[in-house]
Amino acid sequence: MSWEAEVAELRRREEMARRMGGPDKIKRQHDGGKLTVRERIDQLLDPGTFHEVGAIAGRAVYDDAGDLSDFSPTNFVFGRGRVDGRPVVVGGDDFTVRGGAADAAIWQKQVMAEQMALELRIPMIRLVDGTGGGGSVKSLEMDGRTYVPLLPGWEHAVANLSMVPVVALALGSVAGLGAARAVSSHFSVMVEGISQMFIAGPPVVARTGVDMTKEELGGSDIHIRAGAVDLAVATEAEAFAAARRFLSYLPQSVYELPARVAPQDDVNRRDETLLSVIPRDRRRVYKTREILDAVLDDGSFFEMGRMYGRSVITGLARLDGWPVAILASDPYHYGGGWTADAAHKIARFVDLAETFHLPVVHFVDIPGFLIGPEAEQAGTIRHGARALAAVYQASVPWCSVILRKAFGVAGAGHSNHTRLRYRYAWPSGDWGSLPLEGGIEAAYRADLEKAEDPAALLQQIEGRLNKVRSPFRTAEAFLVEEIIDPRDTRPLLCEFASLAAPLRKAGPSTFGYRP
Ligand SMILES: CC(=O)SCCNC(=O)CCNC(=O)[C@H](O)C(C)(C)COP(=O)(O)OP(=O)(O)OC[C@H]1O[C@@H](n2cnc3c(N)ncnc32)[C@H](O)[C@@H]1OP(=O)(O)O
Repeated sequence: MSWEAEVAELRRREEMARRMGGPDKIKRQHDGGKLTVRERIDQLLDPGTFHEVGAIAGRAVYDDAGDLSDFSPTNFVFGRGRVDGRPVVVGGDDFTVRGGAADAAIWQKQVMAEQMALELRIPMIRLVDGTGGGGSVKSLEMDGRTYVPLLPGWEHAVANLSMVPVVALALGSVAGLGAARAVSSHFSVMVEGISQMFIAGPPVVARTGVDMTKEELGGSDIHIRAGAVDLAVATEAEAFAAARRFLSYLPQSVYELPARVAPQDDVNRRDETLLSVIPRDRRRVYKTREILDAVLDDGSFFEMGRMYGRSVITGLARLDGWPVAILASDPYHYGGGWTADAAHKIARFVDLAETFHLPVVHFVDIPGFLIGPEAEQAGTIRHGARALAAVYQASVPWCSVILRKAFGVAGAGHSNHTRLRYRYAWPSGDWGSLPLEGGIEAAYRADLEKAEDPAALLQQIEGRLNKVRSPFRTAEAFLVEEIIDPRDTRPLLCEFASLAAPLRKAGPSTFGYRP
């Protein structure tokens, strides 16, 4: 006697599970421009690598003879697979089964997916598409009771943030717990016009007197500007590509180091445009991303969070093949000043670099924190202090390139000066506690008030001080270590990346990622 009958029953049940919510619900999914959870997993992973766990878990109906007559699979599909040959855990909501609602979920599957990533020390990829934990509404009728909310397995989801890379792709309507799962990640993506995210959806919000569509309430444009998610893309395929690309810069877990790829670009490439990219007129702006393209390995810059805290640019890149974290000022927004949003973005990004042992290269043009009533009302200094803490606690190798301004307390966040200052300044460098513009009025206030012609005196003081603000004066006193020809930036940064590589230490960081 063999076990052939049981194996056949297993295959029958697996087949029933693969039907998901049935043809109508699958059609609704496709008509809405969305893939099913199983199609998503197939497209995300290397072909043929998905090993599903708990495939036949669900709600079964038995006939009087005790035989299975109907089966509705649980609406969470998970297992192991490979991305670019490296193992990952992937877990996705099945919207075709009661909209991914909790009443059709077996929560232990989500818990185990997170636990599997944590214990196997491999990245976690969440494909979120569901109504969240709000399924208690239907369970009232189905089970005759509701529950006191708890977040099963949340401890694993949070622990993963300081242990393995976590990517969340919000691929449909994502509410409540689903939204929390989407943003409790290192990198999150939404699909424009197809995915929406909210704490509670339109029917719930309508009870507060606000009548909005899903897109108006929680479209991707809202969340990339609010900093809740990092990227919006046009298609699900682009979301999968973004997840794969993000993971390519990172180690499998904090116990490994980010891997070098075969260098594709000349280390000694000197870009002539760098000599004139910073305008001599300090009030004029320039395009930081062009500088990044000129000095980083060709095509290697992967920006994250572009639409949020826009005075700061954050992203991953490579230098001579080594993965690095890039922090850079963008003078197009608040002159590169640190707003509350920018400070929050910096803190989260530096924590990411610290957690996964990515050396940081900081391209600095910081006039200071944003000043004025708007900044005070936003609690800028509170968020700014958190950003400074992240910079000063980071133990990863750090190199700063001062492109232009470094002023005030925020300017002091250009690097951690308690460690070896690995720092270069371009000849356009300009620094101090307060910029002369406005600073003179504050420091020479009494003199200006007494003067017969305050405007003339102001001009005179300004002329006097402008003569001594040259970066060479600072270099004379060794208060800035090296002023460089901007065209030498790439060779010097590639040298930094290779000197930094052996200094990276695998293992959990004391000051790792904080959600
Ligand atoms: C603890 C927490 O997580 S609180 C979470 C709070 N959750 C919410 O606010 C979500 C409320 N629901 C919604 O806003 C909407 O249903 C959306 C935006 C999620 C989806 O809207 P639509 O795309 O128009 O889909 P629709 O409204 O038809 O719902 C899809 C399915 O989800 C189910 N569903 C939606 N919300 C819930 C809920 N709270 N409880 C149980 N099932 C739900 C629907 O019954 C439907 O099931 P079906 O496929 O079997 O017909």
